[in-house]
Formats: sequence, structure tokens, C-alpha cells
Amino acid sequence: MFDVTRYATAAQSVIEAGRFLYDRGWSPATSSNYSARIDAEHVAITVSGRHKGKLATDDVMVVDLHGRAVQSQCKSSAETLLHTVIYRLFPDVGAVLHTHSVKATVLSRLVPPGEALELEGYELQKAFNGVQTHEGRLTIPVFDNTQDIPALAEQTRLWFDEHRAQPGYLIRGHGLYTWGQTMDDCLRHIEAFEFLLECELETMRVRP
Ligand SMILES: CSC[C@@H](O)[C@@H](O)C(=O)COP(=O)(O)O
Ligand SMILES: [Zn+2]
Repeated sequence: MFDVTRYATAAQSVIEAGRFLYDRGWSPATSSNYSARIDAEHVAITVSGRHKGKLATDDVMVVDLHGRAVQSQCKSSAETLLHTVIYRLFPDVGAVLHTHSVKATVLSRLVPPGEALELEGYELQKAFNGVQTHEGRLTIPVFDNTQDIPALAEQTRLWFDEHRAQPGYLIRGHGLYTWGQTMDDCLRHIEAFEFLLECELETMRVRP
């Protein structure tokens, strides 16, 4: 069982994240899904198919860390397992966000199959938790899109178990996943990714 007050706080953070991300144009047309940890066994996550800029309390539900609905008849996000796999891998993660921005979608299609997006030399890399300098390198894997979410969840589990310091990933032609210890950390990571992806796209434009 989960604590109702903690659930309400987590759900509110999800609702507010939705307003922010939709307003920025990063979650159009009901796309995206968001979650916040309630405790060691439960997360609050968006109900599938809801408009992410107009989330209300009944658009957020509880699942356990295997993606099973808890005290709800609703269907959780189609991509629930991509969230729960991250909470299971990283006990200190408090929020996971998935967005569908134009920049993440376009850039993910430009990275050659089998390659990752390498980010280095950007001061803004320091927006990610644990990064102290622009001199390091962030490796952002790009997974092929699929409707087989259990298979994709397993691919991400294997990759991030080996690369635990990396802050997120792209799905080709689909979008971005990132996480953080708090919802504020996670939102900062989304903003940092959007800035860095725009820099990469602009660099390709001026130096094809
Ligand atoms: C509206 S198309 C996007 C969906 O297919 C999916 O990728 C998505 O992000 C939202 O799915 P959802 O089930 O609402 O969490
Ligand atoms: Zn999606």
C-alpha cells in the first residue's frame, strides 16, 4: 500500500510538469508520459492517451515497479515499463519524463544506426546531476523505435546497467527519456537536452 499524501504530492508534480512541457511544445497531441516516485514500490504515472497539457488528478494513477496498476481500473501509459525499469535500476531516481519534441525526433533520425549521440565541450552539460565540467563526454544511445515495449525496456535496462552515469536516451523518430532525483532535476535535464539537441542540429546546419 502507498501513502495517500505522498501520492498526492507526486501526482501534483506530474500535472505541473505536463503544463510546462506542453506549453514548451515538447508534448504535442497527447504524446509523452511522466511519472514521479511515491515510495520504494510505487510510482504515480500518467494514464494512457490523456492530453498532457490539461492533466487533472484522474489523469494520474499508481503502478508498482513492475508496471501493474494499483487501486485503479485505468490503463497506465503504454510506455509504463520504460519508466519502471529506470526506477528499479536506480533507487535514487524520483522522476522520469518522456517527451516528443521536434528536435529530439529529428536528431534521433539523423544519428546513424548503431551509433550514439556524443555530446562534449558544452558548458550546459553541467546541468546534468553529477557532471562538474564541460570537458567530459555524454553518450546518449539511440534505440530503434518499436511497439514492443517490454523488449525495449529490456534493451534500456541492459544498456543503462552498464552506463549508469548517462542521463537519458533517444528513441529513433519518437522522442526522449530522462530522469532525475527530483521532478525539478528531471525538468532541468529535459531543458538541458533540448538546448544541446538544438546546438547539435544547428552545428549540422552550418557544418554539414
Ligand atoms: C500520441 S502518439 C504517442 C504515443 O504512441 C506514445 O509514444 C506516447 O508518448 C504516449 O503514450 P501514452 O500511452 O499516452 O503514455
Ligand atoms: Zn512516446
